[in-house]
This record gives sequence, structure tokens and C-alpha cells, in this order.
Amino acid sequence: HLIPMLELAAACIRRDLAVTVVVPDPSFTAPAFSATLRKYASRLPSLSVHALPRPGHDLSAAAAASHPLVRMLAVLRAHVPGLRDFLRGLRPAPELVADMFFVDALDAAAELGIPGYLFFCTGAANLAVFLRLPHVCSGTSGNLRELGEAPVSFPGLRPLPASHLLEEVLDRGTDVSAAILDVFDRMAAARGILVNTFEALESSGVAVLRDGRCLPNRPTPPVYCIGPLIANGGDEEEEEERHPCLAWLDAQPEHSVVFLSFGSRGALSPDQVREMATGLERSGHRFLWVLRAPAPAPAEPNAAFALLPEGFLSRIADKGVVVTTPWVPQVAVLQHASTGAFLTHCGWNSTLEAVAAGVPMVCWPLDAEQWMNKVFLVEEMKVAMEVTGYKPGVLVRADTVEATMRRIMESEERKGVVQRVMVAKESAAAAWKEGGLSWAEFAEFVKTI
Ligand SMILES: O=c1ccn([C@@H]2O[C@H](COP(=O)(O)OP(=O)(O)O[C@H]3O[C@H](CO)[C@@H](O)[C@H](O)[C@H]3O)[C@@H](O)[C@H]2O)c(=O)[nH]1
Repeated sequence: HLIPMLELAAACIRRDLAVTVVVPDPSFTAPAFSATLRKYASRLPSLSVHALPRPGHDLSAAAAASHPLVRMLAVLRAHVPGLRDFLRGLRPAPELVADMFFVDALDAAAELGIPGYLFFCTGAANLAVFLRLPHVCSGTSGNLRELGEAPVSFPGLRPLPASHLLEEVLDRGTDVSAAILDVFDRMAAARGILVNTFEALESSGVAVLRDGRCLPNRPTPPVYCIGPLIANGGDEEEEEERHPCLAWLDAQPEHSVVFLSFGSRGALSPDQVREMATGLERSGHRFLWVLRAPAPAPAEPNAAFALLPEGFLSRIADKGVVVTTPWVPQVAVLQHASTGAFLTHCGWNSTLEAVAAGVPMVCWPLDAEQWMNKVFLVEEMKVAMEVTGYKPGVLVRADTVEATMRRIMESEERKGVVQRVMVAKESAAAAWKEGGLSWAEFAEFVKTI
């Protein structure tokens, strides 16, 4: 969530607003988090960064939580006193834009009489679903999980198979379902919600939010669609130490490489890594694969190579590259002329980055709202293909991987997908041009604050 938040900070600075980014104590964040923060702070000299103090005694709830999402929410909550103190000391009184999960920050803002907004890092249709989920769950007898593939209706949106909703809400009465439904319920208390999407991409999702249909008995807060907020691939290209994968891409023919990446934390099981490798090799297509070992990941990134079949790296040396460094410049890779397709876990940032680069996708969702994004990409936008037979927990065999690579790179079907993603690319570029829809909504937000 950090990259789009920092892009939002950059947009605010361009409008002459004074911006402070408030982050948790560094002991709670990954090295890539600090590195990204440093990069933006050096590019934006007027950006100030404030790290909240490490909470003293309020971490007992986090320590007791077994689910990572519950733990994260407890860690956020423990930072509230530090945030409140910080906000109280600012002159003039600030406006607060909090991450979508940090609804506790809205309470702190309300206490201080400060307007509190949320920044929602996934799509507008997902926001409409999340806002409505507490209502859906309380109106369903039994567990959503029992509904399996049966469609669940949401006003004005394409029905979603129950199994594609967030894993965390599928079972009633668990700590994690209570915690996440509480977050969704309290999102509506925001003064407004900034969404990292653009209206041309998601007109039906945006319409549902605007006409108030998603929340049955309460008004939906004003929604500002201000996306796509994504990193600038050009900046990544110009970095002093250009990532070696970009030099490798330079040497490949145009649109010939399939890029495989699963976001900031996604990893395949060891069995799936072997099937993926065999399928890629048999397809004969070029590929660039960001490989991460499943949690608990070994400290040494190269250890992930041990998951690959015997001799794989030497056999594919002229066709493919496997990268185990935890971070590649994804936006620059997607925008590179040699990239021809993107096998993605369907994280929303990856989705926007692929759309903005005009790269057709293969969907390989892992968790969170990624299954919902797959439905949107494959059935609504038709800018992606799905992997035949792929379901949560199912091992995709090498022959299916091979067939999928051929479909996305060679088939007639590819032409239609490419055409549609190129149209979406144009509208993504238009959104932030002067007078474009996101440009105008951002101007509206700035006027409001
Ligand atoms: O080696 C890497 C890996 C990732 N990225 C960047 O990291 C971001 C990853 O974001 P995303 O595609 O959204 O995936 P996750 O990190 O998995 O994001 C989480 O947050 C998203 C926004 O809420 C949700 O859509 C996802 O489901 C959830 O897993 C993107 O900007 C990538 O360009 C890199 O630059 N290099």
C-alpha cells in the first residue's frame, strides 16, 4: 500500500500542499518498505516523514493474535496514541488520509476534530463489496464457505462465487472474520474515500458507490477515484544501479517475454514451483520469473533456486531468467518493449501497472481480494486469461502451464485481449492528463480539504 500512498503524497505536493507521511516504527516493516520510503523522500525534498514511536505496552493483543491480519490490525491500533499525539501537535491543524485498514485512525481524527479520509488501495467494485460484506454476512445463515461456487449478489455488480470472496470472511465467528468485518463496517465513517482506480476502468463499481446502493441503511461517503497512482517506470530505469533483469530484457525480441510475479509477498508451494518450471520450459517461450520461497522464507534469497527442478537453470539459460532478489523494478519491466505478457497474482497495483503498460495478463490469484480481481479482469474487462481448472489449493500441472503460455503468447484469443488492454491503456493515460477524470476528482478533493 506504500507505493500508491507515496504517489498520492507526490500528487498533493504538486498541488502545493504540505505533506507528512506517517509510518509505523521501523521494527514493524520490511526492508523493501524502508527502501521505498527513502527513495521517495529523496525524490520529493519537501516530503516530511514521521515514524511513530514503538508502542510500549499495547502490543499484547497483537502478540496473542494467531492470524496475520488480526495481528496487523492490533499493531495499527497500538500506534493510535502516538498518532494522536503527533496530530495534536501539528499547526495548522492537518487533514488525515489513512490507509484503508487503519480505521482506528479515523476515531483519533474525530476526537481531535480533524477530517479523516481513507485511501483505498484496490478497486471501486471491491470497495462496494467490502462495504456491503458485513450486511451480507449477517444476513447469511451458516458459513459463506458452504455456498462454494454459488453466486453471491451485490447490487449493481457482477455476482461473485462465494469462494472468491475474502478467505477471511468465509467462516463465521472467527477472530479474523470479526476483525475484518468490523474494519469494513467502520470505513463508512470516513469523511471521504480516495480510491486508486479511474472511472473509465470501473464505471459500474463507481456508479454503485455514487448512488448509495451498496450500503443499505447509511449514506456511502463521497468517493474520489484518483487512479491510477503507480510508480513511474522511467524513474526506476534511471536509477544508478539499473537492475540486471532490465539489461536482459534489452536483448530480447519485442513482446516475446512472459513476466511472472506475485506481488510483494506472494509465493508458490514447492510442488507448484516445479510444475511451473517444467511448463515454462516445455512451452519454449521466453520468461522472467520472480521466484520467492514460501514462508517462512530462508534469509538467503538464492535458497529459492533449490526449489527448481535439477538442471533447469542451465537448460533454460538462453530463454529465461529466474530472479530471487526480493525486489525487481516491476513497473519498468512491464513497460519494457520486450514484455509480452504478465502472469500475475492479480494484486490491484500489479493490475493497474499492467493496464497502464498495455500488457495482457494471465491470472494466478493467491489470496486477499485477488480472486475478485480475476473475475473483473477475465469476465468484465476481458484483458486477461484464466488458467483452466485453477482453484484455491489446486496444483496446476506442467501441461496446463505450458498450454496457458501458448494461449497468452500465440493464440488468436491473444489478439482480442491485446486490443482491449491497449484501449484500457489509453484511458489510463487520459485519466491524469489535465482535464481527465482522475485529475478532476483529485482537484475536487483538494478543493474539499
Ligand atoms: O519485486 C517486486 C514485487 C512487487 N513490486 C511492486 O509491489 C507492488 C505489489 O502490489 P500488488 O500487486 O497490489 O500486490 P501485493 O503486494 O500482494 O498487494 C496487497 O495489496 C493490494 C492492494 O490492496 C491487494 O490488491 C493485494 O491483493 C494484496 O496482496 C506493485 O506496485 C509492484 O510493482 C515490485 O516493484 N517489485
